[in-house]
Amino acid sequence: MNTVPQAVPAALAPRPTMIEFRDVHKYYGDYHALRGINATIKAGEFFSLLGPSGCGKTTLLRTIAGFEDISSGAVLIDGKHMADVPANVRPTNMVFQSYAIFPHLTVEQNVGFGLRREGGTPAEKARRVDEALEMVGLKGYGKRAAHALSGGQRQRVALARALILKPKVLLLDEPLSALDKKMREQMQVELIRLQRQVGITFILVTHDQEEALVMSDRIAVMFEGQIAQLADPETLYRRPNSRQVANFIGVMNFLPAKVLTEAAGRIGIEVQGLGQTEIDASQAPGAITGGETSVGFRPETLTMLYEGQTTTERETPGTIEEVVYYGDMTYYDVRLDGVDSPVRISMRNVFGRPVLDIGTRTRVAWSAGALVLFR
Ligand SMILES: Nc1ncnc2c1ncn2[C@@H]1O[C@H](COP(=O)(O)OP(=O)(O)OP(=O)(O)O)[C@@H](O)[C@H]1O
Repeated sequence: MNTVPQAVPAALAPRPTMIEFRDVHKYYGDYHALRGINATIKAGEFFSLLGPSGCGKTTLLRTIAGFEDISSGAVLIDGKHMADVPANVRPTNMVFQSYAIFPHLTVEQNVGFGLRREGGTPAEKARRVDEALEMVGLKGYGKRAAHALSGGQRQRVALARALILKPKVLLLDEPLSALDKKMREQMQVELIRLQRQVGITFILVTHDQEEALVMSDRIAVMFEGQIAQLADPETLYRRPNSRQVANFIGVMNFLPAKVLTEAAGRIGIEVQGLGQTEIDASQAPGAITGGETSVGFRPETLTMLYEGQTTTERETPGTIEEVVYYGDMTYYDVRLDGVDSPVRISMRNVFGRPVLDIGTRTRVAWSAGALVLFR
């Protein structure tokens, strides 16, 4: 039987590898800054390096650009070893946190700066500058003095200047951290759109978990020179593989737990306050480390029940200890009966919701499917 071959949608087609880290180590004197990094970043991917200050994410980014030598291991770009390739001939370009643009030049002089050593007629170069400015939403700003721009506009100029050289990989070192919250959120959306439009690999360094979740196809979470988990945003949020990752990304409640049985992909557990329940093996994504076990669950997976309200989920009684109002949402810290510390519950503030005060007795609905087992 003949079958007509189906075209694979572009989004599902396997993407070639753009960057490969092979057991990368970096020492600054005695200090072991990168401790065996293994990862691949695919062509056209929006990839983020996320972690607390000092975890090594900037160092790792700089090894791609060639601004930092590695002590052992290998960095490959597009299949080529980079050991002997100097920074200025690598197919990468970097955008920094402080917009490194020349204030005494115009916008178009800034954007065209990188083209000064390239061939092409002045008209051709002017066309490329216009194209780059349009890409970042600065069409018509070419003649402005760079010093007369807002922070967000300056960062766009820096982006245009990097993109005009058509790098295979754009490296972004906390590019939005100097902007205020509103401008940062706007630029996040613009950067995603820009990345889709130009289709090149973007690698972003950030310590802001929300920024990484919003923007990335995949995220490498780093602690102390190592990648703790590398996954897409939803997996990182729903199935963090350690308490450390869970704590770094959003709010996670933890309760002490014991593993009772394990068979056929199901794990029977006993959780303090919640009692006995059963979870799927996929809800225990981390390695077995032994010792004390705990489960985690996000604040939005719990619901407080009103008087007389019934649920098909499991329910546990408790007392409200704290109420924190956030406008669209309220956090309630509830001490479940038989539990040592309160858990945080987030509830959407729907019109007409009665206010629940500190000290109120309540019932909390939860489901086993929302639990993550750390062990
Ligand atoms: N040139 C250097 N000499 C010595 N130590 C360095 C050097 N550069 C970085 N380090 C150290 O290496 C570690 C990792 O630094 P890195 O800048 O990569 O961290 P980071 O995760 O990017 O942090 P941040 O968000 O604060 O920039 C830090 O402890 C830092 O002090």
